[in-house]
Amino acid sequence: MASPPSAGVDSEVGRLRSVLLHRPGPELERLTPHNHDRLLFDGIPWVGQAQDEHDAFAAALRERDVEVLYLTDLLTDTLRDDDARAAVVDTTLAGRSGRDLGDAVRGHLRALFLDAAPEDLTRLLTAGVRNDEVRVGTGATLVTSLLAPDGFLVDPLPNLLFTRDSAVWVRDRVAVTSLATEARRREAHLTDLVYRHHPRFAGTGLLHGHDREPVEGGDVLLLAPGVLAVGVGERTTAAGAERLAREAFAARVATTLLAVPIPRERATMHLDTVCTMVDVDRVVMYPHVADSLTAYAVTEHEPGSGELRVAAPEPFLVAAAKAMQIDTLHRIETGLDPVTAEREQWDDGNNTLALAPRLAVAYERNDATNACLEAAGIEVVRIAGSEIGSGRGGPRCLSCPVLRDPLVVPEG
Ligand SMILES: NC(=[NH2+])NCCC[C@H](N)C(=O)O
Repeated sequence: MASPPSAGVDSEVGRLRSVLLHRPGPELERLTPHNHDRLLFDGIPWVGQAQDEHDAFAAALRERDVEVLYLTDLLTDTLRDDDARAAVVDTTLAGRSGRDLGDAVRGHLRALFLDAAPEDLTRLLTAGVRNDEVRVGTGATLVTSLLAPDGFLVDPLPNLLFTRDSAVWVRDRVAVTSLATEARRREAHLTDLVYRHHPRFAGTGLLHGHDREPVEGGDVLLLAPGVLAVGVGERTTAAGAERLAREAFAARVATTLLAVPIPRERATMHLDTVCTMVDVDRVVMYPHVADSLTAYAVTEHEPGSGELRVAAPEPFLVAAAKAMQIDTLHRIETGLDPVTAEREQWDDGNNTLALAPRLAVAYERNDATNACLEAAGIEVVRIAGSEIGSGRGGPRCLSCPVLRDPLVVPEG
């Protein structure tokens, strides 16, 4: 008998079986008043408390029989393989940030990385490398001499916490994304490495890739099997969504992609900051955008032709219901006054993680939104997020589902 699949996701709400998280670690200790904006955090989190909050989140998932995988564990396992190690050292030291290093520092870091034990290399890649932590030494290179002692040769990756964004499963494929901001680009090098080299994922077909047009996982919603909604705004570009459509169609993992323009603002950096699914036919949505959100349905002229057809825009809920082949995609009426709605949207009230239809994890702080969810019959698992939320992300952002039960049980 074939063993059950260990990975694959075809909806937002199928029973969650396995999820990839990143427990916040030393990379968060690198945030300072000078660099937090550039590194996309709104403040300086209290790291111990952030870890406790994250552990409580993981425990809530495990209590409901969800397997929790940690990115750094998978990465460390992966780095035991020499080819994987060589690959990540190359990608880390190449590109724009690599060019800033110059030959001497690059050579020094290459040796440091290649000699490090797997656990240490994981730490170097995630927490970054400060000028005063290397022994090239002031005076030995122009690059290290002109950089402040606490300047970074390799930036830390505090946003690894938001595992949602650097990869997204679409059925049995995983799309390694291409993160739009310089501060996050390297995160996808690490997910790419894990999915290519970790034995658990051997043979998995990859989509997209970190060198493609920008797509971030927070923008991608699997509305129903074969139907993707992709936010296009501050992060994911139209070209990114178009590329993903072509790839998903060619791989036969989707038949429709709804491109959904969203305001290019920090508060709405991803589609999942304004809308997430909590049931097979229900979403929770930020009221300020609910009536104005539109979608352009992208399909193929003929299946397999590779020729795209882009429909005229329609209201998002209308286009979504059509593509999902249901009568109505319902919006849970939060009925919040505009100020409460705006405050709770900012604190990721609409950013829920469904564990199954009508069962979702949400930040406890968003009292009004959670009360509306419960009034609508959604069971809410409340978690604390005062510190982990300072990077502006909620339960959905903090998690990358790796395995969910299929929404529609295949016949036969
Ligand atoms: N899926 C999400 N909404 N992720 C939130 C990511 C937050 C992160 N600080 C960023 O600016 O990129």
